Amino acid sequence: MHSADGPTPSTEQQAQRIVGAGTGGEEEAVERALRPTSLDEYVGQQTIREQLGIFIQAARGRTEPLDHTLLFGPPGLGKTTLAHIVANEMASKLRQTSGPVLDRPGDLAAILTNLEPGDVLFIDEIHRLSAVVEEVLYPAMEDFRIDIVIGEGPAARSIKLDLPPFTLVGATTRAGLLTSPLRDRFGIVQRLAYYPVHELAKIVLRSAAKLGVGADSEGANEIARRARGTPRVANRLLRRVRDFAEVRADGRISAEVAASAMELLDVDRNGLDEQDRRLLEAVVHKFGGGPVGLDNLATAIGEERGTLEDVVEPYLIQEGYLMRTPRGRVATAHTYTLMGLKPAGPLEDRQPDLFADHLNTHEPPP
Ligand SMILES: Nc1ncnc2c1ncn2[C@@H]1O[C@H](COP(=O)(O)OP(=O)(O)OP(=O)(O)O)[C@@H](O)[C@H]1O
Ligand SMILES: [Mg+2]
Repeated sequence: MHSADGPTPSTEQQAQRIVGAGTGGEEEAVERALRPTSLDEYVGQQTIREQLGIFIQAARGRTEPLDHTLLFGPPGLGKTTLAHIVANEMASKLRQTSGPVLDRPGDLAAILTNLEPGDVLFIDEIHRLSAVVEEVLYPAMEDFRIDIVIGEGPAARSIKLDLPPFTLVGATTRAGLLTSPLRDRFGIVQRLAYYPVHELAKIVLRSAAKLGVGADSEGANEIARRARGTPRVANRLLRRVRDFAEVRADGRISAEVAASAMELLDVDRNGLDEQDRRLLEAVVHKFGGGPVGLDNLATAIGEERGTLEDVVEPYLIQEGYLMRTPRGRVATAHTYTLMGLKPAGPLEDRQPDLFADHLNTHEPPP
């Protein structure tokens, strides 16, 4: 399960898109400043907030660490933010690392043996842990103990070390890529969903206040509608609209100012950008509406398949512009309407794409 199917899009790649959900380096500092630090401040994700709130309160009542928690969902929805909040609410220290950084079992062992009782260890991109590193994690999660092998060949010996009780918080955009032994060791599993517009508007207003820029609710709404259900995108659009408001208007973000700014940024009314439109146009015009396999589609528009699958498609699927079927990707009636075209014939009448990748639809059905 560790063989990644195609390269994962680099964060830079994602950040080049104004509505891309990834971050660029410099953006991270701004994000930290805008990050809510308590469950109360965290907007939306009602069920998650409620459940985590109860679990945290109960664990604190028993003076035990919180159960290991897995957070999954598309980029920019607030997984890292939640990990920090868990640590805050537990009054614990957060130690942060990520799957690709942990090269060797010893790297993880060093982090684990340095934990203090009650610490929260946050492993981002946990689906990218290598198999050998992952194995160190099993007994650590289950029994707060690690078995490590020291030395090589005949001189090698295995030692067992006890660890302080801690909470592992894992985050992943690809729950489907997690091995089941790993997934099963999480007592709490939370899936983050895209945010509805009214919640994004709340996030925009909150961020605007933090950035010290005036915005009215219609202005916030204009931004929220184009934010692809993603707080990170909402915050980024807000910062660009703020620039526009300062230079071209009186500095306040009204509906009008927001709409003109978006036009200039080439983000359309539905939050779709050039990359989204290219993908949909290819499905419709080059492949007769589909079904078309992901690899063919990637080649046709000159993108990595990993980028399409992780970054471009999820929102298009969520919004009903694209379907993943076992026979390939298919454009919906919604897409045809968007393009001002008449829908193609019924799906049953179309030829399957023989190169469609049946086994590559990782995401569990919503
Ligand atoms: N529920 C929320 N309320 C307010 N702001 C939020 C919320 N969720 C996310 N944000 C904002 O969105 C930004 C991105 O969130 P975060 O970094 O937690 O996403 P992520 O899920 O970890 O993304 P990635 O998968 O790329 O690591 C944060 O800076 C935060 O300010
Ligand atoms: Mg993150």
